[in-house]
Amino acid sequence: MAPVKVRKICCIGAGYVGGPTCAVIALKCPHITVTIVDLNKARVDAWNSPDFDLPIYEPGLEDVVRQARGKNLFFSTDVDKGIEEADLIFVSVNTPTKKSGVGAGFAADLNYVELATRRIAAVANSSKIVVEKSTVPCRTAESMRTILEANSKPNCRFDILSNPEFLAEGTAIQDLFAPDRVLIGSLQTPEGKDACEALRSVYANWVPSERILTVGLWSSELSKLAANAMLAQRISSINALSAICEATGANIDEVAYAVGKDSRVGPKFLRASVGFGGSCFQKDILNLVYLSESLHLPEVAAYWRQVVEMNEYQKRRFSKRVVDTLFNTITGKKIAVLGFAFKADTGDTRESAAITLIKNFQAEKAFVTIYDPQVPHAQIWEDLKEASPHLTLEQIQKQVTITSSAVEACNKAEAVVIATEWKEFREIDWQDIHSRMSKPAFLFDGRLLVDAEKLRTIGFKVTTIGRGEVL
Ligand SMILES: NC(=O)C1=CN([C@@H]2O[C@H](COP(=O)(O)OP(=O)(O)OC[C@H]3O[C@@H](n4cnc5c(N)ncnc54)[C@H](O)[C@@H]3O)[C@@H](O)[C@H]2O)C=CC1
Ligand SMILES: O=C(O)[C@H]1O[C@H](OP(=O)(O)OP(=O)(O)OC[C@H]2O[C@@H](n3ccc(=O)[nH]c3=O)[C@H](O)[C@@H]2O)[C@H](O)[C@@H](O)[C@@H]1O
Repeated sequence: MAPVKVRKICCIGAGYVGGPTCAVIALKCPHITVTIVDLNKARVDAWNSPDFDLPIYEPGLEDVVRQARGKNLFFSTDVDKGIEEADLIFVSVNTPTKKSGVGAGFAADLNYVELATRRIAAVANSSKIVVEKSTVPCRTAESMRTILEANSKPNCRFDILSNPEFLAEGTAIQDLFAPDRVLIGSLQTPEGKDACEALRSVYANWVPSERILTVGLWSSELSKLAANAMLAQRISSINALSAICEATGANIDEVAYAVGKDSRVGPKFLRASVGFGGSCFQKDILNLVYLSESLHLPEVAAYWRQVVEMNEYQKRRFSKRVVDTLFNTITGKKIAVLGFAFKADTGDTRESAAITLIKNFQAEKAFVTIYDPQVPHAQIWEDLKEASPHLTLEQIQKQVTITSSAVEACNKAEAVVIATEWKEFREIDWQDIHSRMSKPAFLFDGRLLVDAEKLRTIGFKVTTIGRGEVL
């Protein structure tokens, strides 16, 4: 049997991955019709909004959607129709950490993947290639195949592929246009290899062939967890070193530069910070920890768990440094937090370090003002409410204010804390901010963003992650 020629793609899940990924496929493959379906009507409506008020903020995304939407790119809540018409289906639903039951706090919640898979089995009247796009534990494809085969109609065959996504938020479009690699995992059977070739030929429309890697199913699934775990491990390593720098007078920027110059290490992903956030690093490492424990590999589990523990330590350590520097108390003091997103160029706040910092400042009874250029105010309130379930929104709002500009947030503040590396914070008129703040005016740079020396000449007392006072 020759590989299927893909003409219609359905993507289940119109989120941060499904939306951008399949919008780019539509743009790069005008001969393929791409329908992205989701149960969340508000999200689908936003993707379809006449003025392109899309549900996620991602540089370059609007341009891609403008070019393809209505031509060969469609967004719909009609999941069944999308499944029925497609010859290849991406499953790009959320796989959060389980909140209860076996493996709570560690294992991936595969309920959404299972429900989507069951829907495919129930609706499909013809053979489909089903592609795991979501990040899943090793061997999830086997469970999907069991569900599909047990429920399929006669003459329907399902081939399962793993095609994990490596895009990073904020650079999603450039990552999708020019990926370091596209990874496709398949069973090494003739049918599995044919399915793999069908998907490979979709990417081959714009990705050079040497960047499309084809491997076994289980290797593909594990490679995704491994990639995120190793990236997060680099950040925890540099953050662990930042604590040593602060205690010794070494400078973490200089250390990272010197270490990264070794071509075996490389310069990327060595930026010390208040801690990594985002929806995936912590979730995927905990998933790896759970997998290791399930495989009776406790030492392996402990090794990866430490990456997450170091991240928690970094956030605690930074919060404490703020309190210590402000004469051991921030009770009743006004702290301006600049940035709420988990990184710059995204409106996503999932697992953002800012949430933990603000919670810690609230516990110390400080007054907190927050400014972020992209995150909607309602999202900030929702996150703060979730972080402190014992408090009502009214109680939180007695201590926390959200502002519409950095200047407003810093007005009469005792201290400014930079929690996200938004470019606009580097370009702020710091002289003006200084003149509006209580004195001495403290600034805590959790992102190595600003020119500390310059700010000191203005009069700020600057504390930077990974830099001690010792000269
Ligand atoms: N956010 C990121 O940057 C990256 C995420 N990933 C992985 O991709 C997967 C998706 O992540 P996100 O897009 O961030 O999640 P998301 O939460 O933004 O989007 C998932 C969407 O799936 C929809 N959905 C869930 N069950 C459904 C069903 N049965 N039928 C139709 N729609 C359904 C939800 O309504 C939601 O809109 C996760 O496994 C994640 O680990 C991988 C790489 C990057
Ligand atoms: O599976 C996923 O969800 C994705 O997770 C990360 O992407 P993302 O979380 O969007 O963003 P990153 O740029 O990796 O940043 C993650 C966190 O680490 C922090 N970070 C990053 C780099 C660094 O040097 N230092 C540092 O503190 C960022 O500020 C951010 O809070 C990976 O980079 C992607 O390859 C992967 O596809």
